[in-house]
Amino acid sequence: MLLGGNKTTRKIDNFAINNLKIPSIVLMENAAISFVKHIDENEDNFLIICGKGNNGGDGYAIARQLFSKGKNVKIFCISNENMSNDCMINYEICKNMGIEIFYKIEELDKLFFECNVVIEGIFGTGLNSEIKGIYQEIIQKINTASNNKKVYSIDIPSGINGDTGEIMGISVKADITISFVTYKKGFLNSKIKDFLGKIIIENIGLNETSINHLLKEYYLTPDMIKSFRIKRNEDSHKGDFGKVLIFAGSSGFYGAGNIVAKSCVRTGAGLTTVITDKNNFSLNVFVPEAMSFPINFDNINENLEKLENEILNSDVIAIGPGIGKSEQAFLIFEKLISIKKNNKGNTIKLILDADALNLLSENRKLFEKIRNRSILTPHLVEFSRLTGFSTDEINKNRFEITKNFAKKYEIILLLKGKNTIITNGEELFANSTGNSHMANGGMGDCLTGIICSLVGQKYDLMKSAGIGAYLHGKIADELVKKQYIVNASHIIENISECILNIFQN
Ligand SMILES: NC(=O)C1=CN([C@@H]2O[C@H](COP(=O)(O)OP(=O)(O)OC[C@H]3O[C@@H](n4cnc5c(N)ncnc54)[C@H](OP(=O)(O)O)[C@@H]3O)[C@@H](O)[C@H]2O)[C@@H](O)CC1
Ligand SMILES: Nc1ncnc2c1ncn2[C@@H]1O[C@H](COP(=O)(O)OP(=O)(O)O)[C@@H](O)[C@H]1O
Ligand SMILES: [K+]
Repeated sequence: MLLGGNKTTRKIDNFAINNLKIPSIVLMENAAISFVKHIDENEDNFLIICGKGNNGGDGYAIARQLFSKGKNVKIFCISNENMSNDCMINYEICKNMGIEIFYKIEELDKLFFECNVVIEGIFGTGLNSEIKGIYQEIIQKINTASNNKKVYSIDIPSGINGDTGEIMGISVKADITISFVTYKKGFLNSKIKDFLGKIIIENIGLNETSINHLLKEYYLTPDMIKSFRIKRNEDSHKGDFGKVLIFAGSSGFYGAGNIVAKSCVRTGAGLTTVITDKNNFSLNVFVPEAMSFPINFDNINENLEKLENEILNSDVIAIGPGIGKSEQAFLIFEKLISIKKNNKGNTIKLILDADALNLLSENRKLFEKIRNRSILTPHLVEFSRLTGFSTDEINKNRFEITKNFAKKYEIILLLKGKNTIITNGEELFANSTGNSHMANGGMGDCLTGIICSLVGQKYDLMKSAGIGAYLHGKIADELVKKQYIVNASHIIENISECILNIFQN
């Protein structure tokens, strides 16, 4: 599903009008028809509150549609001065059709009392400043009425900034928001969840393929993930699904390595090898399918030559969870990223997480070695270390900062958290799955294991990160229906079933 904001809405609008030659009034009509599909047939008494822009125009068109179905419809017109063209056209039609239109704010309380459903089209993507005066008063009244009326917002709850989700002074609290064409970036702002209600994205007669060259940002949906699937050939063998090398875990943190390895194995990688301390015997017990490459941490140099063969033999290397920031960890990390091509002549892909990111932050010249082949998976604090931006600055400007960083270093960036963002600097995915019940240690390690496994199975880096984040969160979303806390071990045991559900349903 396309992800957009205020500017992108105008861009799509202009393209549809000027290139596809769809008259704007037709787009408005399509919007109204798709909106009305979601209204409960049993509802009878509607109050539609309209502003003077195209969001108000949608409101008048929706009023006509409901009126033509025989519904009892009243309109509150906030202003009929300086209306947009299409708003004016629909306003005039409503008047000509004899729909009752009210203008005085003193009449509003009675109108609320008489209706069962409020539909508001005050502001959409055109809101451009703080809401004051009569607009503020009307929104306050809608929110008071909403205690016992169903409130539908057209496109965006009036008062929410479509780009940032900021509340511009005051906002309507909707029960249902029916938005057009794109999932608005502002909806990802977790602070406004209660204002959005249920979100539905509707079509206005534009096929996604005819407009998707205009924007490269997506809100991940099950259909998208399914479309990424690479089918397994009947005659394929384990060599076709990737040789994955993992450097994760160290004394006191062996669990991290075990979780990465088990997630990788369960996601379907062909062969998984873990570089681990020669004294760590837990791997074989926890993940018998994985192999180990034992390291003598007391004398790193004795391992580095043999390690070179292991690197040359691998398709993808995941580095970071639980390795610490010791000199030994650094030497192995440096060695692992020093060879770009494997024995087959293919580029060795890298997934860098946790301590690998911290080591990178402190040794920035290493960025040269990871260009064009890496996914970095920081959480907010790790990303703050990598960029020098504060966590507040990142939160306020996630899209721009992640894209600029990915472009600058030519890597795929996956910024973890609510609505994880994945970007290569041009294309961007915002994840739609995941919840706070999965916020506990080991979760990120599990994600690293899933992603490196997908890269091994020849999914490209963006898609591996996208499928991985979606799958990881989706499993947690399913599990919280029957349990309160979701740990990495719970995710691991459900990976395979969830992949089947996503790819085959
Ligand atoms: N392709 C699509 O997706 C389609 C989009 N469509 C619909 O169009 C909507 C966008 O319409 P839009 O551009 O006319 O802007 P809209 O939200 O009505 O607001 C602008 C009006 O509000 C005013 N105003 C702004 N801020 C204000 C404030 N703080 N306080 C007071 N006034 C303020 C502003 O006045 P101005 O500042 O210009 O004087 C202007 O009059 C979109 O959300 C969707 O519903 C559909 O028709 C189908 C096709
Ligand atoms: N509130 C939340 N909503 C959605 N996903 C979340 C939430 N909290 C945590 N997660 C997910 O859980 C994982 C936590 O990763 P991370 O912080 O690296 O954990 P750890 O380092 O302990 O393994 C990330 O994939 C993140 O997106
Ligand atoms: K609105």
